[in-house]
Amino acid sequence: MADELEHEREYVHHLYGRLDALRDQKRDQLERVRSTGAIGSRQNQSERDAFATLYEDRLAQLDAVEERLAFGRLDLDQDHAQEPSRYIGRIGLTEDDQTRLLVDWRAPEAAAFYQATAFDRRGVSLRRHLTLKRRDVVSIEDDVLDPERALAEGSGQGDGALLAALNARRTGRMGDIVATIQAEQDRIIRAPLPGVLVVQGGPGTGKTAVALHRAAFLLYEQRERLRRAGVLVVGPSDAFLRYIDRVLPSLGETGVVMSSLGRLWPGLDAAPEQERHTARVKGSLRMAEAIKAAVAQRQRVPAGPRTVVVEGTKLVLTPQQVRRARDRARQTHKPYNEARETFVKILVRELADQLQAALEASSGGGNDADRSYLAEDVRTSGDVRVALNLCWMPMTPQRLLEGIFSDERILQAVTKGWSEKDRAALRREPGHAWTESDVPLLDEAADLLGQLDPTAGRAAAELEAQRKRDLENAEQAVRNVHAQLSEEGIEGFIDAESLAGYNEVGIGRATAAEAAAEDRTWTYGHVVVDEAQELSPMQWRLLMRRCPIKSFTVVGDMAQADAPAASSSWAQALEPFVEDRFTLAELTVNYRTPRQVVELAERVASDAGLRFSRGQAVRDAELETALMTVPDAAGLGSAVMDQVALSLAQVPGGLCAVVTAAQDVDALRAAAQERFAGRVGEGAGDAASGRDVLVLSATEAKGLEFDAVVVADPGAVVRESDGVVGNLYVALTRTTQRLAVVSVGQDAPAALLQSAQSALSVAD
Ligand SMILES: Nc1ncnc2c1ncn2[C@@H]1O[C@H](COP(=O)(O)OP(=O)(O)OP(=O)(O)O)[C@@H](O)[C@H]1O
Repeated sequence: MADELEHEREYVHHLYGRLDALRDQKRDQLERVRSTGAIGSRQNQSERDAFATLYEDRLAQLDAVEERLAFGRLDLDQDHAQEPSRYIGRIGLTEDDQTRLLVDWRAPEAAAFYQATAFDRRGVSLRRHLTLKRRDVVSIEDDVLDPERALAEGSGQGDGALLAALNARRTGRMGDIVATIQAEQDRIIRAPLPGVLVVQGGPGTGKTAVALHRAAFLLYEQRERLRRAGVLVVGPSDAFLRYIDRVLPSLGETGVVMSSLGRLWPGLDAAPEQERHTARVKGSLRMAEAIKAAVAQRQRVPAGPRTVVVEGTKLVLTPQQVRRARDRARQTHKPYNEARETFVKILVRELADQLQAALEASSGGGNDADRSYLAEDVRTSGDVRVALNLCWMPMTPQRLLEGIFSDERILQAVTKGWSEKDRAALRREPGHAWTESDVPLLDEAADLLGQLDPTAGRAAAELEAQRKRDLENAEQAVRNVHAQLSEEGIEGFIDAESLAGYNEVGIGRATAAEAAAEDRTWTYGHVVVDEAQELSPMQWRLLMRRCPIKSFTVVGDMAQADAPAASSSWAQALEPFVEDRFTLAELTVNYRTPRQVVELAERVASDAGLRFSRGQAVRDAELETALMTVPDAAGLGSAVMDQVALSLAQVPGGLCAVVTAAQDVDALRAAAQERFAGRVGEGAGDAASGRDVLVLSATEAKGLEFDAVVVADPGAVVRESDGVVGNLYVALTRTTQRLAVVSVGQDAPAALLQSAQSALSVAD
């Protein structure tokens, strides 16, 4: 075995040597391209930019794969391949003469590394896991799949690499799992692209990990199409996105747009909705109807004729004229503000006709005033503008919603048939900050209203025309570049679209991703939604607009849903958009939580009547779960902090989170600060800077994990969720090592936990 280790060391050393050489090469090439300066035709500049972009991309990718460059080796049966061993790593590497050194984990040739089993060997006789520390191989672990070889070498299956990854201390940032993807996960990661794929699985089954690796896989496999349109990853909160934001870059993918639900309206950072009932009402599909009604309500036909004065001449606007113009404008089927242009054009023309007739009559006929001057006089008349605005007001999404929320007349008109309680949930003062549940409403309104300013429309059209010219230019440049690159033997991809964007912006890099993040109307090639069980119907509508071809990877766990407007099943959530045309995949193994904790959480869930997906834990707990009760809330803080101290001692170097009801977060954080001072951190924590004590609500803890968790006052967690135990189930399943629960008094959740634990210990 020592010889084998030495052999792998040398091989991996050689791989890093090749990586360094490629980096040097790209740096030199980039330097040379940059030093040519901005000279030559637009075409020449495009070519130069294309090379620079490509070299930069490649260099960034080569830099991103420094850690654990290679992690696996496959030995194949002789009849399956000419190559005796195939090394698997983060990227593909070849020698100058094209000899393959390392296979990208996403390539079809790497699939067997994740899929091969003793029953279905796929031509693999041995799978070897390489563990690296910096650039050195420190250990190897073999799965010998060929029975003859197993007999000869006396070795079988090993889960060492997986268990080592699962037992490692958490850092506050999610890492990639590329070296240890399991077969059921791999099948989902590599599933074909079209349509909606839903991945349902209990806590810790790797849904987030799988979703992100799938995004990386799709970007590799469908590079051309997806680089152009972009991939959007949506998560519940900024803290969650920060937790996962290193995964894709570590897989060499940086061009993905990541957004929390509160940021899906460009430029807005919306606060969470505090009132559960308001969130429920705003998330329901009835809001789409109310917004539609509010838009229609902004078009009015006056009751009688209205006189307007243009340049001293009286003109008359009749209800019939307005109705006719409105009907013709509506027939364009354009959004409200854009159809308004047609409405205005028709009436300006008609009023200009009247003006011309009046001028002709007053001057005794034969007035030669230029027709276009008259139209301009009408268009710029304050009187006319007011009269037309009263009939069809130009409107922004913000003003439309403000109208609904704070103008009682509008509110009543658009919520006919609603209960007073639901209507009251919408009322608020003008100027109130936008909340997360307003975001899909703004988006819905924007969709119906369209572009506000007609000149903005024209400017956009001009910009689009220029963009098209740049694109043609860039396409030619890319063709030239690719021809030269293939001679140089360089792998990589630059698309004309992002190159054209590069020209347009001039500074920095305008990738499709950057452009997409700032543009509400951008349509993505694929959308990944995490913690998707929380989405309201209105949020689903927004996301569907972002990807009209409906190419989605949706991951979540219905049992963990707590958002007031969440759907109760995937079928219910997706039916309005794709009916039953979605594929459901399930993950069944819990990689995070020790068996004893999984059993306790599942017992609590089932005793409380929650429907959940069973997860099979891969590890046993090494530490006992502590359940305790304090008589009243006054004793909660110190009991919880004692448990935190115990956890930090029992799981040295680990992160410990207190998970509680939102209402108790501030008080418990203050208690933590008193006891642990500078160690108290934010979000998922940051082990590197010693911020290893966190205090979070169950909602904030969703999707995160910690080495130890202290659930404080489970009763309050359940009460805050209107008696549903979904959030308690989330809180109980955040730990990788140790769980403690401190209840206040003998409430129902405390009793539930105690009876679950005693039932389990009896069964033991
Ligand atoms: N194949 C694997 N190899 C190593 N670690 C894994 C593997 N699969 C999952 N994990 C780890 O298990 C933990 C849980 O994964 P993840 O957060 O993706 O689960 P989840 O299903 O999204 O959980 P939840 O529903 O609770 O949010 C993570 O630390 C992840 O890295």
